[in-house]
Amino acid sequence: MAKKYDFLYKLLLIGDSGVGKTCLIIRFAEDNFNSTYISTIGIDFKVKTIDVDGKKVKLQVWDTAGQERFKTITTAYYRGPWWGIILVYDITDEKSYENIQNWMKSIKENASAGVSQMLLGNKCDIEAKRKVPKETGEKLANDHGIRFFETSAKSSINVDESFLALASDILQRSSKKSGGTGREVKITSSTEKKSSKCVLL
Ligand SMILES: Nc1nc2c(ncn2[C@@H]2O[C@H](COP(=O)(O)OP(=O)(O)OP(=O)(O)O)[C@@H](O)[C@H]2O)c(=O)[nH]1
Repeated sequence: MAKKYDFLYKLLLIGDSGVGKTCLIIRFAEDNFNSTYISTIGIDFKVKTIDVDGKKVKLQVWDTAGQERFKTITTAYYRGPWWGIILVYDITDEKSYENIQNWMKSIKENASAGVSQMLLGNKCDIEAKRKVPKETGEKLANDHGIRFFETSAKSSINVDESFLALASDILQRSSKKSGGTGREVKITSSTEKKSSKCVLL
């Protein structure tokens, strides 16, 4: 039987409780949104296979609990075989932005050095309640040399774009590592969707 993908990249989402990590993953993997808030317990993942410049890239996107009481569990996961870590804050919640510094520190202390990172300012559909200017998020990302997007899981703004941009960075990085050209990649379509859940208590 033919292999269904060329590359498998594991991505991890982290950020404060309630910033929209689960919703971003559901929007990306299932193109769906539910406004009912059920806080994540432990960690779970969804997968989606996307086409990146003719290569089938399977993204396994892991969701972590933002609540402080699950910190020991989620921190333990940083040491996993991640290709990318996505930091998320809520543009209407200043505290969630300030905490990004702590999440970054935690990555530095626990994750492997070469992991690609990306910063997302979520809930950009609620402009009236904005507390964190776009430029502030942009500057933080620039200072750390990582990508930045403002997203909305609810209105489907920049969700696919951000995941695809990260996948494209990782593909370029891995092709450079293996002696490839590191060429510009074009993202065209998405295919496979699947989800799984693994709860740790
Ligand atoms: N307006 C708006 N609401 C959103 C958006 N994304 C998520 N929400 C809402 O924010 C709340 C929290 O979303 P979750 O995705 O569960 O947040 P989380 O970061 O996974 O939270 P934890 O599991 O506790 O870490 C829910 O009520 C969502 O409906 C968005 O883009 N816009």
